[in-house]
Amino acid sequence: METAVPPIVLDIDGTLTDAPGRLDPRVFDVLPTWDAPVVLATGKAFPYPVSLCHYIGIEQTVVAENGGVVLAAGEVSYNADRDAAQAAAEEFEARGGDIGWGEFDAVNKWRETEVAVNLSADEDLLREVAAEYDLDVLDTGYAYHVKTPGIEKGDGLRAICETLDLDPADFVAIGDSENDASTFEVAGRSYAVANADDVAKAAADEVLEESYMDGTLSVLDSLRER
Ligand SMILES: O=C(O)COP(=O)(O)O
Ligand SMILES: [Mg+2]
Repeated sequence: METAVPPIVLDIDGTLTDAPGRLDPRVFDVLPTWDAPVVLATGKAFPYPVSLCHYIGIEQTVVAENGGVVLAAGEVSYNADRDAAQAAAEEFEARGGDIGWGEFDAVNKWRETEVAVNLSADEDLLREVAAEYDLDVLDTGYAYHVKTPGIEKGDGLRAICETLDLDPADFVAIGDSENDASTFEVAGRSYAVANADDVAKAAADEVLEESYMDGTLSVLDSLRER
């Protein structure tokens, strides 16, 4: 007899996407039919994972902005505010830095608790300014995130588990970058896809042989076949 699948917590960029960040269409098959809670935990601004859940057709159970915003069972919590990150971003630009998203900045327009900066930006200058404002800079491989220290995706997963009366130790986590290390610590079992950065690989229980959605599906398929 097959055992029930576990709840899962999935990073988006680099884990459910290809290298440039395009969603892998196989998520439309595997996630709506997953017979346990699915949490999307991302660095993306809050509306992105909410819309992704909507269009995939799954419950909106989301950690966004690296833990800054959490949504479960219709309850939303904000665990940081954007003001300090915004001030640092403005200082970065005053010193000649470029946030790098062009005229219309959809990356930050609806971001409530941090500021994300294009990887083309001057990293040394960004880190220097962020440090002056006592902020962290996370490099996800898709953007630099200027954020409040101590607020992480893993905290969001814990909060969701309290809301939904789940045990984080039952969760299987999959991710690709340093912003997933906290999720890996909170979840019971964790996997880094082959394209993951060194921090994620070191934090994961297991590093997968396959990259991106191929890696993610290898875990989900084997969980289904148990
Ligand atoms: O927004 C990013 O920079 C990365 O997003 P992710 O956490 O879903 O990989
Ligand atoms: Mg990622």
